[in-house]
Amino acid sequence: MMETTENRKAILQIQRLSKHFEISKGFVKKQTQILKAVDEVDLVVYEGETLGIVGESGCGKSTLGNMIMHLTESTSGNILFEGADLTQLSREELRRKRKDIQMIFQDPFSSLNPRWKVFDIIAEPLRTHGLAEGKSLKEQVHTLLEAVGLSPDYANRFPHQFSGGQRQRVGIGRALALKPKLIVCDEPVSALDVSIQSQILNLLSILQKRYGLTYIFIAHGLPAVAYISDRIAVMYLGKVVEIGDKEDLLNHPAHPYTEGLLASAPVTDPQLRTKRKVLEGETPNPLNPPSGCAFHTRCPYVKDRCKIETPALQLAGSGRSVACHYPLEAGGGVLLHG
Ligand SMILES: Nc1ncnc2c1ncn2[C@@H]1O[C@H](COP(=O)(O)OP(=O)(O)OP(=O)(O)O)[C@@H](O)[C@H]1O
Repeated sequence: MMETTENRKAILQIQRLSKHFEISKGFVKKQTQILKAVDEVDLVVYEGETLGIVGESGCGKSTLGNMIMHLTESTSGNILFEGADLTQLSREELRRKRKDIQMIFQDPFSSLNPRWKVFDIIAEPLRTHGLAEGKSLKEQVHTLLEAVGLSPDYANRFPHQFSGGQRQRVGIGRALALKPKLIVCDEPVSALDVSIQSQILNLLSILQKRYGLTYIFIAHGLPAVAYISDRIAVMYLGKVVEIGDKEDLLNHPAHPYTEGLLASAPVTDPQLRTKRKVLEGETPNPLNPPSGCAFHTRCPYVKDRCKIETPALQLAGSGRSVACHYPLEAGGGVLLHG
């Protein structure tokens, strides 16, 4: 694993990663347009941490997660997991590495056979990799059910017999089966009631400590991300616009988009929140993104330069990077530069 300047071990390094979808338009005269779902994203994930990824629907969060999982092929860029570039590995090498990276979905069973019992759902990864059978398989499934707070008796039930929270526990048990190092959690609590959400978030925290897991936690809402993350990356139209340590970023957003997300999310001091400028307008069409800074059409602090020049993600203090020509000062709402 790579040592970083901050002396934390990077488990995953995403370098200039892009996914461009070709969209066909028109019946008579076919035209192809390019949709930049993820556009030259750089990210580092450190061992043992939870990196939250937040942004409105369509900003590219799931596409990023799917590329890390190799469910979606990247257009360009690199994904280094423990130093090995996942985009360059052979099928067999990838299969072996893939064991170490698992995913938890919003609906854990959408891609599975509804006639499978919970036992088969959790056992399947172990069977596929030839890691257990017979008594040992049964024991491992029971241990996994207990780890996620479910009785081993539930192994013989079907997913439809469970509540949303219990189903997600089964999904987590399945993701843990291969003893992964990194889990990509894609909106794992978005479909659940708030009280159930906190139970699942607590479970994820307990499991992280017990098994030394690293999480990438993707959500469109800030509260869950704010609860579980150590660091947060904010995405807008396929790009990371701000990244930083959780407390620092939530209390002192530097990007006007982060400020806008925070203005409508009950995650920080209410007094601080009222001073923040709320998000106005809709996300632009990703097929025709605004020139310069893609956020400029909604930015309350927009200046001429923002309409022309695309800001790069640059270091803006300890552990903080921001892609804005005029980052906000601590507390939000005040421009650092005139
Ligand atoms: N297979 C695909 N073909 C074409 N466009 C796609 C495809 N998958 C995603 N997109 C587009 O890429 C952009 C990013 O989508 P993505 O699902 O990654 O966003 P997201 O932030 O996860 O949103 P949500 O929270 O709604 O899932 C969107 O504009 C989406 O319409």
